[in-house]
Amino acid sequence: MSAWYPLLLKLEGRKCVVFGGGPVAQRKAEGLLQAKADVRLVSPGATGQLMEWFERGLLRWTAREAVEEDLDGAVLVFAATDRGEVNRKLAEWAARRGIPANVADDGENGDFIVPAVLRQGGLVLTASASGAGPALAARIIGELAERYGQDYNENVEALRTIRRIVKAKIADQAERRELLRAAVSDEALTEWRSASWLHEEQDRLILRLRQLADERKG
Ligand SMILES: C[C@@]1(CC(=O)O)C2=NC(=C\c3[nH]c(c(CCC(=O)O)c3CC(=O)O)Cc3[nH]c(c(CC(=O)O)c3CCC(=O)O)/C=C3\N/C(=C\2)[C@@H](CCC(=O)O)[C@]3(C)CC(=O)O)/[C@H]1CCC(=O)O
Ligand SMILES: NC(=O)c1ccc[n+]([C@@H]2O[C@H](COP(=O)([O-])OP(=O)(O)OC[C@H]3O[C@@H](n4cnc5c(N)ncnc54)[C@H](O)[C@@H]3O)[C@@H](O)[C@H]2O)c1
Repeated sequence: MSAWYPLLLKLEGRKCVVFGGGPVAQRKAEGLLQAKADVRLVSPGATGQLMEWFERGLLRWTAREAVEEDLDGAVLVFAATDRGEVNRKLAEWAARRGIPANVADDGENGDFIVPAVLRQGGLVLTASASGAGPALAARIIGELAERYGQDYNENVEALRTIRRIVKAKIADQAERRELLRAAVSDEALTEWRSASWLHEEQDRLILRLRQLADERKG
């Protein structure tokens, strides 16, 4: 089993090519669209959903079988056809060009795998069983979706503001860390949701964070 390294990629506007037009390719394309990538689909056939995204101009679709030139300028390649030999060939072409490839029917033979994902605004939770159990990864994300609901959209935005203020106002690293940790307790998160004063009253915020930090030590 490979020792996979998790990371979040910035793909906005960058060319990502998905080969295949079935449900697996659709899932990969959907994740890429959420990341605002420049999505290119290459496949003779496509699901109704992929066709709809194409018709709405959300992705480009080349309706034929894969050729090597399809990889020109790509930063990521997804080999999601139902033909093992085609997926293998795509991975070879990608390797030759130094482009990381994902191989849908043989994860271990690709450069990266795609985890199950829950997006709640800026909160991005992912789960992976390193290819051993995609269904387990999906189940865990389903459980996390119940725990981390819509509220967390607002939390993440409030935290962005709080972090900016704390970074600007508190020079001492250790104190910063203490305040920013205090800012993410359940009690604090609940409080920020109704704290419309956050932006304007920076001193009040720092004071409140100190209180919360002291309570934690308490
Ligand atoms: C997480 C998710 C993300 C996504 O695809 O976006 C994802 N698979 C999902 C679902 C899923 N896939 C499969 C089932 C049926 C049950 C089962 O077989 O277990 C289900 C469950 C279902 O459909 O509910 C079958 C399957 N999957 C792979 C193979 C081939 C192989 O084993 O190599 C086969 C057998 C095909 C065959 O039968 O031949 C391979 C991969 N699938 C991965 C990701 C990567 C590893 C992820 C990890 O473990 O971290 C990896 C290695 C490559 C990749 O695709 O990146 C998405 C859930 C999204 C969600 O719903 O939230
Ligand atoms: N990674 C995963 O999450 C996962 C999950 C289930 C299955 N799989 C594997 O992924 C494969 C794809 O699954 P699916 O359900 O989307 O399959 P599918 O049969 O629904 O779709 C395959 C697509 O590949 C296209 N295609 C065929 N030859 C092509 C070529 N030469 N160039 C470009 N496109 C080509 C077809 O037009 C079709 O749209 C399956 O065969 C299975 O092995 C992977």
